[in-house]
Amino acid sequence: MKVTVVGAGNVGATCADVLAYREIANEVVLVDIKEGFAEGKALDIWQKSPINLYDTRTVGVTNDYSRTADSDIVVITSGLPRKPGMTRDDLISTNAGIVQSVTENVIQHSPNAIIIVVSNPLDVMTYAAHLTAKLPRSRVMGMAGILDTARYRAFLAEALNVSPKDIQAVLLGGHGDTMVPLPRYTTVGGIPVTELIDEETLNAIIERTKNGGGELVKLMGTSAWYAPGSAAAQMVEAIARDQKRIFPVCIKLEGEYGINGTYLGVPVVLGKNGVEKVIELQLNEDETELLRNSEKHVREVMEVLDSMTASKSN
Ligand SMILES: NC(=O)C1=CN([C@@H]2O[C@H](COP(=O)(O)OP(=O)(O)OC[C@H]3O[C@@H](n4cnc5c(N)ncnc54)[C@H](O)[C@@H]3O)[C@@H](O)[C@H]2O)C=CC1
Ligand SMILES: O=C([O-])CC(=O)C(=O)O
Repeated sequence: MKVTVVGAGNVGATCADVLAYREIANEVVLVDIKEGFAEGKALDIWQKSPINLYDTRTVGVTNDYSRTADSDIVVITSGLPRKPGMTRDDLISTNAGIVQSVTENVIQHSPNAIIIVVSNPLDVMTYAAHLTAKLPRSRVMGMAGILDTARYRAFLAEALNVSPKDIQAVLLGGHGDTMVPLPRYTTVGGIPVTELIDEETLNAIIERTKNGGGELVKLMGTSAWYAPGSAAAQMVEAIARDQKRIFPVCIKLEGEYGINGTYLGVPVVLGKNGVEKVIELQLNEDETELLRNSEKHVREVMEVLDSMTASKSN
């Protein structure tokens, strides 16, 4: 199993580190545009192998995609993170070009790879990568739902004073303020969460989850990386080990949930073929309205990308 991680910054290096110390891949190639940066990060992770006891080889390169050839899975984290006061959508003008050129390079050397996009704005960057890669939708997906549900589960674990391991949850929609957490599908050790927590506290946790990325940007002046890098590595693991795990993943919807052509987070089965199944939940009226609202927002940003692409080709 060979995995390439493009972007050796905070998220990319964290993802590469998890892939190495958990021996999810035999080889991890880190790529960055900054001279020597990926080489340094890869060397540092390799030098940790005798301490953390793993065999995964980590290799870093500056923009040399020949070294990524025949990767099974590619994680794209290249691009700017936001700063306080910015929305994820503000990153579109810089990150779209980066994600498209990186995808072109990746596909040229690894035409059979499965691509996991992390760069923001996530849903629209997944669209950008999919347009460029021209692969079936099952092989181009975005990471956000695992991170968003992890935040939700961590906040719930704290409020209920229970282990985060025992909290199961699913979440739909775009990666942003319009995401749709689903209390009806949240359980704690098999018990519906609504039996354990009052409505006001649950609503406050949902609001905090929606602003989870922004909370960290405010605290650190840049966005999060430990949970995002680990979330991307968990998707790689599900595919690499053919685990058939169920995660919320961003994918192009083709009629599911009555939505056609929009890239949104939905629960899927992840295995060796990428997204092996999209799971359709029976939503109630309120949940359907929230999902429509999230779709509308992502659509608008997809249209911004379309007009950027059109003006470039004119
Ligand atoms: N989907 C999600 O849930 C999350 C997404 N993100 C996004 O992930 C991206 C990366 O975030 P960080 O790692 O914190 O940023 P960072 O600034 O630490 O790292 C980004 C790296 O990309 C590199 N890069 C830029 N252009 C490149 C190119 N053309 N080819 C190769 N490398 C290139 C930069 O040199 C830099 O090292 C951001 O867009 C951020 O918004 C971050 C957290 C969660
Ligand atoms: O908030 C950001 O810009 C990064 C991100 O997507 C997250 O941490 O959820």
